[in-house]
Amino acid sequence: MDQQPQPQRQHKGRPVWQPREPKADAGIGTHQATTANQNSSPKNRRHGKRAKKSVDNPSAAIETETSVEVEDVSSEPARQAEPAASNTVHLSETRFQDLVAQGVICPPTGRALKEEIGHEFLTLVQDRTILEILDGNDCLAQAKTGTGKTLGFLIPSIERLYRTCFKDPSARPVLPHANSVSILVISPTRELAQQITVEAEQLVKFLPFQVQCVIGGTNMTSEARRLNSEGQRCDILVATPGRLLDHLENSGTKAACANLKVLIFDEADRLLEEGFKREIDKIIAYLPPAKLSNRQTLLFSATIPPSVHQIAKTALLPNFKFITTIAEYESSTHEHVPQFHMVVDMCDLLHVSYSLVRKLFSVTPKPQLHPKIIFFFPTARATQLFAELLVAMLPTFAQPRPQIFEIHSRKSQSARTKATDAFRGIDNTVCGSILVSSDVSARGMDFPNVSHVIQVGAPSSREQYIHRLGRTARAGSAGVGILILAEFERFFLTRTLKDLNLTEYPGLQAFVNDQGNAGLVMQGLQNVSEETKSMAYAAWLGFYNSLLKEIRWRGGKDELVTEANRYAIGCLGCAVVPGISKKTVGKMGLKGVPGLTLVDDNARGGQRSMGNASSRGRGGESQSHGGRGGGGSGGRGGGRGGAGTMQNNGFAFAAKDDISTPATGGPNYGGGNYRGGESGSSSARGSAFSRGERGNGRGGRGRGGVGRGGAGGWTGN
Ligand SMILES: Nc1ncnc2c1ncn2[C@@H]1O[C@H](COP(=O)(O)OP(=O)(O)OP(=O)(O)O)[C@@H](O)[C@H]1O
Repeated sequence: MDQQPQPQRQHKGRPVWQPREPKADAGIGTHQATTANQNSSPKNRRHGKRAKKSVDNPSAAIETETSVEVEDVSSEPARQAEPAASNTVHLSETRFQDLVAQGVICPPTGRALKEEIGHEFLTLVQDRTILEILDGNDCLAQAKTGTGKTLGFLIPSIERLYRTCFKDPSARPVLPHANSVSILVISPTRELAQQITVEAEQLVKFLPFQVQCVIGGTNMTSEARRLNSEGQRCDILVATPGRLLDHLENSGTKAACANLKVLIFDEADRLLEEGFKREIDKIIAYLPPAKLSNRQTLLFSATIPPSVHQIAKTALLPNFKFITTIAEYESSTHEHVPQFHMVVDMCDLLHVSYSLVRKLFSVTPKPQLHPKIIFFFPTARATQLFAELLVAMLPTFAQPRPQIFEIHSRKSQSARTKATDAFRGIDNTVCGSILVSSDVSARGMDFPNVSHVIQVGAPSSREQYIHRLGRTARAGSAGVGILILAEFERFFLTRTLKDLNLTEYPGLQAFVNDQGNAGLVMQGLQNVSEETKSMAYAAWLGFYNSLLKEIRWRGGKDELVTEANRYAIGCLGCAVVPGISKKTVGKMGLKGVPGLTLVDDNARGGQRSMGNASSRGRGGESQSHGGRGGGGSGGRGGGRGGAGTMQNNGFAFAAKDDISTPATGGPNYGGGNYRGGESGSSSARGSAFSRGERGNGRGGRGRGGVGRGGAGGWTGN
């Protein structure tokens, strides 16, 4: 077993990044372009549909004069907060075409790399993994975000398949049966699965192999038909865990995987965490045993905490290779990415966030690249609220106004896919853009030219902070990270991220003191529905309830509720503290805590009592108003779909973390494992793995019990 990280190779031929000279005239909104990751690259041409023309809800705009110039709140010091220069430090000196010439990569893949993908040099991680995987070894591979791990596992896996099919170059290839899956890639999120699928399709463009993708939130029956169709091959299957399990159990995919050659876990640490583990264990049980079948297993991630090293020992064959391009003394973040923090009173969070964005957009971009920003929020409802607020405040932005996109688990899959494609396709030379997202976009998503990642509220873990930050500065490009915390979340900075050396954002106090913007935000909040606010309030309670230990409030749950109420009134501008259902309160363990406004459980999902009726009976499919509730099947137990009544036991508890999360059942606050609520299968078979949120309303029989996903409609990610 070779688990010793080998030292990072010195690359001689490539230009090496040098610290940036300070630029006197660049503003904080400037984003330095990189040739490695421009919209015009072959890859991005394929990925990118054109940008969405209009915002989600333009009619919600507040009445205020247009193009208000933002005050220069941060002035000179803020200039330090610009993106640093791009670099090529992640590249090796090996060219893809050298590997083709040496016979390491087959000519059709070489052609795809040249004509479809367009990269010249391998990245360091690719340089290491391709040969190791071709040798047939199981691998645990770690490299920083945005350094090309996807090709690092796809190229050698496809090459291995090629070699088995094209043993004799003069004879016809011997292909597996059309429905046989040779390479299985598991991804924790739907969007990432779709993205990997596109990259795999590009790679096999000149090979007789085909790629299929199965993810939650789409039609299970048509997927099953596609998987079993004689007319469509399935050499490479990319899947999210929940949907994959459904297919293994119900669509004949188990037989299709009988000759599986390579099993890949992308974002392996996430997939092997408690929240997914049961599902992953079941999936593995359906696959042929690695030892007997010669199946190779590959684990990839930018973050591999010690617990995953332990699990890797059981998941991989004993002689597995641990490959890392991160030296022991290095952090997992990119050194060329400035990271800042802003710690403010909770009531200032929204206006500081808004002021920051306006500041970033007020600077004339040089070169002509407008900001492309991703905002991360801890819960789906907080994400929704901020997106609605930004849309309402669009008239306060100068022309060309940014386009706003919103992605989280409470959106339908088609809306999510549309927003993902549109944000990916935004051309920074034309206008700016802001994606407001929950953790569904935290890992793996490759949006070109993201200039700033702004995280509001404590991320669920150090790893999650790193992955979110990794949405900027990809493939050597430039970027900036900003973490905005409420005072009580300071622990995240001082304890969890202690070694990462974030510095205070220049001119922070000016942002805090900007009463003009604070007033504008309060005005904007009047255009955000009470229902959205009340769901954000409940989600806030749920989220911080799960962080009680870390926050160490002296007043415990009493203080939690006091702060939640301050959030509702002082931050969200609610006139009164929103109501919350007794059942929800019970499940959060907050029964009897003073300060809560209890409402009847039958009042349509507690605090969602003002929700519209459209979500009823749809198995929790409603998109934004009324929550997805109405009795989504409720995680495990509860069947799926359901009749749309609140009697359903499947109360959507945790679900912070969009993701295709296994339904581990039971309320989950306080346990730290605060995820779930996504995928859900659309079949009505009532499997123990159905998650509630996206049941299709067919009312499959469930097993009772309390799960997550489904009815709650107020948390989720
Ligand atoms: N050899 C290469 N040369 C230049 N760019 C590359 C190369 N390989 C990959 N890229 C580009 O780098 C970007 C990031 O790649 P990828 O998404 O695979 O990164 P990752 O390491 O998997 O990131 P994450 O940890 O966030 O999942 C993509 O735009 C990809 O096209």
